[in-house]
Amino acid sequence: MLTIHQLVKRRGSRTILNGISFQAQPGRVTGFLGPNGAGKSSTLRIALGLDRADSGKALINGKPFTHLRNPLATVGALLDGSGAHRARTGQAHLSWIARSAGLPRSRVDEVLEVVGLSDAASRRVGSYSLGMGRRLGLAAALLGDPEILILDEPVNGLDPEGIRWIRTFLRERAATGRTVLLSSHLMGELAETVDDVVVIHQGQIVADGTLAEVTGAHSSLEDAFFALTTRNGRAAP
Ligand SMILES: Nc1ncnc2c1ncn2[C@@H]1O[C@H](COP(=O)(O)OP(=O)(O)OP(=O)(O)O)[C@@H](O)[C@H]1O
Repeated sequence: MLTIHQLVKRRGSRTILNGISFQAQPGRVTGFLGPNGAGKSSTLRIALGLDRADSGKALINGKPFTHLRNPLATVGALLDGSGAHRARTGQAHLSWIARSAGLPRSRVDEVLEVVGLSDAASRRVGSYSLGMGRRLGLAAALLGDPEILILDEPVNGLDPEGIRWIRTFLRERAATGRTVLLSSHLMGELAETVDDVVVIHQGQIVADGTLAEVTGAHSSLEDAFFALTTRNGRAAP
């Protein structure tokens, strides 16, 4: 379980996270939804120990990320890009991570297979398409077979087949009792994939509930999202 409690983050005089709280539960896919600049990546970076909050807590199974005994087996993350050096092959990139985390070499071939990159494993990352880069990033996140997956905009750069694949993959992950949190600004995709929805806008949580609860009386999650994040039909400043 991922718990965000009263998180506050300031940058200079701006408060970019204004006391936000929510949870991502085991066995469920939680969508973290918000327009550009709402604070999604900032929240995820704090949860993963890559940035510090000014106050509040981000807990993974009750502990801050930096206190986890076995981080790769507890939480896997996909942030911007694949994080791989362009001159390395996909396989070499994953082998390096596996080795430094003390994971068996066999996991590399397993995760390459899971994300559909086995045939491209010995190609240099620089020759990968955007979607292949996302798949490689996901493969790295899966190396430790983590209980919790945190994915920042995972469908960016994926073609329709890739989007369908990741949707099925994340649903299967949740069905085995794992926790999945994914951020997105693509409402249509999110509605097809998630059980729960958290909407962030200008550093504040403006909705939090099941997909049905957040959609409410609106005809779609997209309509609900625009109603929550705009005023008088115009984007809120
Ligand atoms: N390193 C930084 N220095 C200064 N301001 C930052 C920094 N990182 C983020 N911000 C600001 O914090 C706010 C939240 O940004 P964040 O990247 O968390 O939003 P987001 O919801 O992930 O947006 P997007 O969908 O565009 O990725 C934005 O106003 C952004 O400009």
